[in-house]
Amino acid sequence: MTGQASRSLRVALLGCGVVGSAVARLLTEHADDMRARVGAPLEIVGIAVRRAGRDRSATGVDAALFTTDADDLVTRADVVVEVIGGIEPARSLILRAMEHGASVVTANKALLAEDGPTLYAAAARHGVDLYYEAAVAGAIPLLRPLRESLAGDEVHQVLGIVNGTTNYVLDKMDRTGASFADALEQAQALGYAEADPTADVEGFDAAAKAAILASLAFHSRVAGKDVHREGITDVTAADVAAAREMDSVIKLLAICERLDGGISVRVHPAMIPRSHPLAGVGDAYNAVFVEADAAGQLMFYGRGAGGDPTASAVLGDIVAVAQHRVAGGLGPGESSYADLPVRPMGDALTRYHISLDVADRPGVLAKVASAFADHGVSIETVRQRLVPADDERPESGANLVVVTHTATDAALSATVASLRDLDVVRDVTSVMRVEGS
Ligand SMILES: NC(=O)c1ccc[n+]([C@@H]2O[C@H](COP(=O)([O-])OP(=O)(O)OC[C@H]3O[C@@H](n4cnc5c(N)ncnc54)[C@H](O)[C@@H]3O)[C@@H](O)[C@H]2O)c1
Ligand SMILES: N[C@@H](CCO)C(=O)O
Ligand code: NA
Repeated sequence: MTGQASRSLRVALLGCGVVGSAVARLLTEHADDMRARVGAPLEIVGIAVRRAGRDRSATGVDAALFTTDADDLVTRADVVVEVIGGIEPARSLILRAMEHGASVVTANKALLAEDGPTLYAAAARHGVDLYYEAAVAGAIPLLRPLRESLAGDEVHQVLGIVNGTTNYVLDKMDRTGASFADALEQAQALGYAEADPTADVEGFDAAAKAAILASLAFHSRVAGKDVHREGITDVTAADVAAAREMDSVIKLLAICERLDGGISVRVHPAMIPRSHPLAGVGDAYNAVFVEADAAGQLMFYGRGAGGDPTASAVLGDIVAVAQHRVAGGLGPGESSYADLPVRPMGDALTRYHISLDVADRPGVLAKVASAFADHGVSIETVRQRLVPADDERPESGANLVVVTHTATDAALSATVASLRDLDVVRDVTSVMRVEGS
């Protein structure tokens, strides 16, 4: 492919939704700069859509370029940009594009987390590039730093907020007292949420991103199904109130870290102190910490969702793979040589914040404390507040808030199960992991 600077590079776009329409518009608006940066003009040869005949004039693209025949389109391009989403037909179209010699740029974390190795293998077989910066943390340059800039270092931990929708929802709930449903509706209207918001609120989107991050950071194969996943649908008003009392906020975190010769990869809500840099990440912003052996701590922050921010990352990838076409050569392929095993969630090291309604009787604290001791869990702080009797509860009681030291998740969750069984515990009102302190 070397020496083709004079001929234009054919770009095919699959999908013209939130991201696709922004890519089409920006490619058109910045055509001259793109040509200068790539060393050849980029020519949009077609945009595959599901339904023909819609008004897509805002993209500035010639209406004749829209087609419903994606199978044909992928055979006549040098660069195929997949922004349909989902597993099929995205996977088949990407594989067909590669078979026909096209490099692929995709924003599809669901597909990469489910079947990334198949895509990498096809890219290697056909001598084409596979780039996907937009798949994790939208506009934020994060995958290229992991894949290239940190390729000589040893990453210990990747920790961050990688789902804009849930961050928007949790932030709105914390700051304005909005209900979960209202905040989610606003996130959808702004184009942050996936078509089916289950993927966002149940943590599937963040888990897919965690799988991609862990694979790159630890040179191993981690699939979405390997990631321990808890979403935000069980985060209650009591949890939010408990976090407030601790001067903390609740965030949905993706955590990838080395653990006992393997790795821990997990997504779950956690309390973090308001003083922690991640606590100040509001709206649909994403932020990711990376800790590496020689580099130390790095932090990446920016827009993780939305049409234009995501399109920015897609365009950067288009320029990269197009430059390779012009100059010859390829970007990095899959690196999974370390083959580190993913440890079960029970082995993960974390801390719990537990809020309990207990009876106000002698010996209650001792029984509660022994439930922790029985599982080898050390208590960091205990706070007790009396709850006077009222119409609903004729007996007075106490609210106990216990924050533990670090222990395995298995020991901590077994402790919570034991607490629920204690006769002196009337209710376990909130259980939340504590990170970042
Ligand atoms: N929206 C974001 O903020 C964001 C951010 C990062 C990554 N992504 C990823 O980008 C991809 C696209 O997301 P989106 O938000 O633009 O979704 P979207 O639902 O707005 O757009 C997808 C488009 O693909 C079209 N489509 C579906 N099947 C098709 C087919 N067979 N042929 C042609 N077109 C077809 C749909 O009609 C729709 O217009 C997904 O993989 C998503 O995970 C989105
Ligand atoms: N739905 C995703 C889009 C970006 O991947 C989010 O809210 O972060
Ligand atoms: Na990114």
